[in-house]
Amino acid sequence: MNFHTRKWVKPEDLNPNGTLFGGSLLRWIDEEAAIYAIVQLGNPRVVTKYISEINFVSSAKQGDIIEMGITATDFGHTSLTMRCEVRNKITRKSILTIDKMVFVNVDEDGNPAPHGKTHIKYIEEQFEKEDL
Ligand SMILES: CCCCCCCCCCCCCCCC(=O)SCCNC(=O)CCNC(=O)[C@H](O)C(C)(C)COP(=O)(O)OP(=O)(O)OC[C@H]1O[C@@H](n2cnc3c(N)ncnc32)[C@H](O)[C@@H]1OP(=O)(O)O
Repeated sequence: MNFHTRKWVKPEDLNPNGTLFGGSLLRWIDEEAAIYAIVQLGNPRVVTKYISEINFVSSAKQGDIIEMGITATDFGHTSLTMRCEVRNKITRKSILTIDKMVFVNVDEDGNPAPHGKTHIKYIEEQFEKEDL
């Protein structure tokens, strides 16, 4: 799993206990997963369909740097299933895991549309040779 996006836990992200608010973390993950799905499926129209059990493994506190990792685990006909982990950038301690996040590729009317993709596209494949 590649860990791309990093976030710095700021005062506005904290819950009354002084640790990272779960809702903020879930918003970041949903956005991260949506961007991953858009890039993998090559379509800006994707929607969150299903999120499995969320395990808040440990808390993060103000000043921590966290990083989010997403990887595709299954390419369906119209869907993409991903696994997610968030960890502390410095200590590598796990903060959250989600086994299954399903996004669906949709058309202009919001109906499921086949995406035709079967495997993970890595950065090098996303650019033409002359762009590199
Ligand atoms: C270069 C680009 C620049 C772009 C620049 C913009 C960047 C800026 C980022 C913005 C990114 C926005 C990302 C928004 C992310 C949200 O916030 S979306 C909002 C929340 N989600 C929604 O509102 C979706 C509401 N649900 C629906 O509209 C309908 O359920 C859906 C998604 C159209 C699916 O309809 P459906 O009748 O369930 O369809 P159905 O054919 O039965 O199933 C479709 C697929 O889902 C699977 N599925 C269905 N139910 C389940 C389930 N319970 N569990 C698992 N899988 C399931 C099916 O197996 C099927 O998969 P495939 O076998 O085809 O692979």
